[in-house]
Amino acid sequence: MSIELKLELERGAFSLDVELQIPQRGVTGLIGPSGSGKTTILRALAGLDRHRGAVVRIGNEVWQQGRGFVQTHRRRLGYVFQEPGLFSHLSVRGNVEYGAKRVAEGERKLAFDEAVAMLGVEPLLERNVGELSGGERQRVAVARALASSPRLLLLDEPLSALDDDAKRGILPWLQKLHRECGVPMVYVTHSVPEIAAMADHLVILESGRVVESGAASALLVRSDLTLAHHGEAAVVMEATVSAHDAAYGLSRLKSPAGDVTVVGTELAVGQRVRVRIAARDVSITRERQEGTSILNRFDAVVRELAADGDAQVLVRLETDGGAALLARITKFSADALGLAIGQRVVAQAKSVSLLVG
Ligand SMILES: Nc1ncnc2c1ncn2[C@@H]1O[C@H](COP(=O)(O)OP(=O)(O)OP(=O)(O)O)[C@@H](O)[C@H]1O
Repeated sequence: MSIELKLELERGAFSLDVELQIPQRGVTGLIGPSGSGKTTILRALAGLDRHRGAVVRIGNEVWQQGRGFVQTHRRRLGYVFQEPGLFSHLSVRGNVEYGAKRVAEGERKLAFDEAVAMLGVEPLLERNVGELSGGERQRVAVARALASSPRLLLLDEPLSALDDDAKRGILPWLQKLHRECGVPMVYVTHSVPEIAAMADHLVILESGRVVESGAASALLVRSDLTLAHHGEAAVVMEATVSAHDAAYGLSRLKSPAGDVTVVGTELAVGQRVRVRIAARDVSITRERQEGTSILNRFDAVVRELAADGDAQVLVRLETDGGAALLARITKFSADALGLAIGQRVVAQAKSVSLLVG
């Protein structure tokens, strides 16, 4: 099942011409520079703007085609904007209840309590909206959207108005949502780390056109796209906690790249998580080195070498487990190692972060 959008429009110097087909599950990240048309696409999906000739379908439901147009309030959407837009005269409870009341009881898929628990807003329920931090407000906004049992959740740069600390605070909640709620989401952002943390599928936009659309894991490592050259470029993969080493406070995980060790033992054995390995944290050696403090090492083959600025090289590796890894190293080191396509090497990851905890 998929979500489809066909949209062509002109607005002065800006023109948009897109034909999208995205999965009706998981998170689709919509990324592109300012003015590339991301919000325009979300608004068309939501039915907030009615563009002539547009087609919007979700699964086997038609939201817009020809003269047919389903009004926004009948599309059963959750929409979360940059600014949370909560009702300031209502408490947190009142705001989330408002979301729940938007849907008839028979159609309610997510109970009020579930929406509240999923975003961890129980302790805030009796507070006034004015007494919340920016991050808390945004969590309440997502809980309110979720309480309306949406068929689709649209998130338009939900973290962009927050400072870095608040962003770090809310991302784990959004990831939990991603894992547990089962509502498809379209997530607009400029941020590569947010995309890496959240998206299963990715649509890259530029000047009103789709540059690429596909699995996030594949697009994040494509050296011909700008994402891989971003300072925060990273690969993200699913992993399962396989064992704890209580004596050293470590957990071992099975990932497509091979076994991974992370600090902390809070995660239950068997739990599925996502791990992120940043390109700048991966170094390359020709052989397995003894006497290193680095715990995570993967046997791999060099698949691609691409210039990354004047002094650096982006190396795409394929581990023996079949997973892609990115390493950003200096040109100097690449030459010193004599790196070539097809060469067997060892990738050492200085740090592996857990995205879902
Ligand atoms: N109501 C409007 N009237 C005229 N032009 C508009 C209107 N809304 C947006 N635009 C123009 O349409 C283009 C796409 O805007 P859109 O908001 O979709 O971009 P965006 O990718 O979401 O940008 P940002 O990341 O800055 O939010 C821009 O050139 C913008 O100036």
